[in-house]
Amino acid sequence: MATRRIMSIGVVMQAQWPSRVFAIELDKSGAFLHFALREKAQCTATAPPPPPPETFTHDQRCYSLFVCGGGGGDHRVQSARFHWALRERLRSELPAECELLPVSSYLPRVQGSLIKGYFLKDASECPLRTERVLSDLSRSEEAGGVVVCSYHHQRGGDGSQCVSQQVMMWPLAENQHVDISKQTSCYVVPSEALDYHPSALNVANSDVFYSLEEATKVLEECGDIIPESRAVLQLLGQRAPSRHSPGFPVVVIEGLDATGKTTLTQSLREALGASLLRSPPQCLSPWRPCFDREPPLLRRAFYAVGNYITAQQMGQEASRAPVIVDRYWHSTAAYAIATAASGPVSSLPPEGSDLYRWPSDLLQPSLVVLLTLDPRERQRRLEDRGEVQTKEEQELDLDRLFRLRVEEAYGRIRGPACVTVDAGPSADKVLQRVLHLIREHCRL
Ligand SMILES: Nc1ncnc2c1ncn2[C@@H]1O[C@H](COP(=O)(O)OP(=O)(O)O)[C@@H](O)[C@H]1O
Ligand SMILES: Nc1ccn([C@@H]2O[C@H](COP(=O)(O)OP(=O)(O)O)[C@@H](O)[C@H]2O)c(=O)n1
Repeated sequence: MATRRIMSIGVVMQAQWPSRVFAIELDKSGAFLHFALREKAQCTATAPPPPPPETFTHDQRCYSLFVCGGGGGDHRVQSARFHWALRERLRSELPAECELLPVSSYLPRVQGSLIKGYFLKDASECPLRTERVLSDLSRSEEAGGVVVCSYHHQRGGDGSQCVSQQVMMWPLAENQHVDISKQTSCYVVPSEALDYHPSALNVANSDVFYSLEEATKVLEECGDIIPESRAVLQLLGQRAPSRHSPGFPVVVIEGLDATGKTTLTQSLREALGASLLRSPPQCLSPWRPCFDREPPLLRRAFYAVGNYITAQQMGQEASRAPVIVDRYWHSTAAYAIATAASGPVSSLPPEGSDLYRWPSDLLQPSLVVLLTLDPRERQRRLEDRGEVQTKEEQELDLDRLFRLRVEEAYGRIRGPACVTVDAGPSADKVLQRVLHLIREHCRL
């Protein structure tokens, strides 16, 4: 029964193939190849086969792999972990000449329709080795199995070229009668791109959670696989999340690593006689490394729940004194959205998107300050802390794009929005500027 339910996601994907768009992420700087499938049966004998998208034009053998349970549903935790682990498994088992690229399949403008997979270009001498790895994978029953398709070049008598997709392996559950024969071979045709990264279609409740209920659901679902998640839920306890407007102001300090959050929050605590909190809260520290190793679905749910625990602490502390908080929901949402996308800032969900909204059940602070810093100064501060590894130029560039996406996402979050402060001046000047903002925005 459970297997059938998982399978239905894969079957839905197949049934929708002609309407789905496939987006191969060619590199991390945001270059995509979009294609769609056209059923061969629908192409008349007179029409020439469609010209193939560029990436298929060379001699390499190409394959796509999709985990069957790759949508939402009851088994999303297993399929997210299987998909996550698959990358390492493929990297270690496939010949070194195989290039592995992320591929997404989605229905344009349909929220939650995205299914993630891998696209494989095999330039090795021995195709059989690759096919053996794929065949072993398709027998794996974890998360409902893996659908594997291969892509073939054809040259017509008139010199025209086309590419067709063929289903190599489609794991079917017992008692399922799905006729895949009609759709085993389709033409690959270029397709229009989305205006933003396709990950935006699945951000809600996979990368960003907009209520405590949605975040705890994920941790409840992984209780058997990751016992640590039970401990996290216990800490959350039975208390309802704090939503009341607290007596004293609650001020959140946000910013990229090494922008000076720790320095500023400690000075603010002293200057205001405030309580200092952080998200994730100290009590979650023992489990943070465990969730940092997990796929985004679980990792983000952990940080989301952390915010609600911090909110409970805020509610209590703010009845006694002002509260300063090192990171909160802005960090959770901005990093999650910026990591789900790749490439330039334009690949983020558009400004004004519902994805930037504040969860309605999460305590809102009185003020959120975003520390920004010139990238070279930030680099210098990281170096002073001994944290900069020697990075290749390309990695530095990707790092720059990521930083830009995080900062832009920070700025797009609404309810409350953040007030930007340049953290370049001396620590004391930054402190004075923020104290001034607090007096301006909050009752003290
Ligand atoms: N305004 C400032 N000017 C110069 N150096 C600073 C300033 N604020 C913080 N630093 C230094 O920069 C480094 C990073 O600061 P830190 O407060 O640890 O950042 P974060 O908590 O945001 O990672 C530390 O070595 C700190 O002493
Ligand atoms: N409230 C928070 C805080 C951190 N995070 C995550 O934690 C990471 C930042 O952690 P970090 O180790 O750089 O932060 P610090 O603890 O050094 O301030 C980001 O990747 C965020 O995804 C979060 O999601 N929500």
